[in-house]
Amino acid sequence: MITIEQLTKRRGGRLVLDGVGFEARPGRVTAFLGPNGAGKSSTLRVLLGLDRADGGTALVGGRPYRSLRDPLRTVGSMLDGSGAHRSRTARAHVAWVARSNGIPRGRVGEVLERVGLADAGRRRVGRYSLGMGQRLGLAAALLGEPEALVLDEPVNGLDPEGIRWMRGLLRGHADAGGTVLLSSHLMGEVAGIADDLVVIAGGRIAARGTLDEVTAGHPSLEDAFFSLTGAAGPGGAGGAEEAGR
Ligand SMILES: Nc1ncnc2c1ncn2[C@@H]1O[C@H](COP(=O)(O)OP(=O)(O)OP(=O)(O)O)[C@@H](O)[C@H]1O
Repeated sequence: MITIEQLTKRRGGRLVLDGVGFEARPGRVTAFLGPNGAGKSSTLRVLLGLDRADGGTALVGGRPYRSLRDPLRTVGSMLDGSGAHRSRTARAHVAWVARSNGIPRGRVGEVLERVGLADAGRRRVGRYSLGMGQRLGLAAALLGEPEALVLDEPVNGLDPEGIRWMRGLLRGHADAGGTVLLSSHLMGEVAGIADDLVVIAGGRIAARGTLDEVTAGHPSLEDAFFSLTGAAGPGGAGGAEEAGR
């Protein structure tokens, strides 16, 4: 369970998060959607203890990330791809993450297998495609068998087959009772997977609810996104005012 309440964050005197609040619940895939610069990464960085908020709370399993005793066993995350050094092999990278978090070495092979990198595990990460890097990031996120997964733009760089695979994996995690929170700036990417949507624009929550609730009254998911975020869609600029702020 992820609970975010009244989060505010300033950068360079500018409010980039303005009272952000939402929940991501167990058994559900929650998509955190918004155009570039809307505040998705800023929110996730605070949630994962990488940045401090100026106000509000962001909790995983009822606790701030920094007070978790065993973070990797509570929440697995992927921000900015795998974070692995180019000269390392995938297996060495995952083994290092496991070792530094007290996770048995046997898990390394299991997670590489799980993300389809069993054969490529001995290759250097510098030779990986973008999609392989995403899979590697996910392998590290899965290491501690966490309840929650928090993934920033996880389908970036994946081909259609990779996107399908990622959807299946995240669906499986939620169906097994886990919490999945993923960010995206592309509506189409999440259409087939999200149960719940949280839409952010200009640092404020523009809409949240089930997929049906958020898209009600809009001809399509894409129309809903453009209308709620005020982003310029194929038909021109939408209006953010109806977003129910
Ligand atoms: N290190 C930083 N210093 C100053 N401003 C920043 C910094 N990081 C982000 N911002 C600003 O904060 C705002 C929110 O950025 P954020 O990265 O959270 O958006 P996002 O929704 O994740 O977008 P994207 O899809 O492009 O990653 C933007 O206006 C961005 O320019």
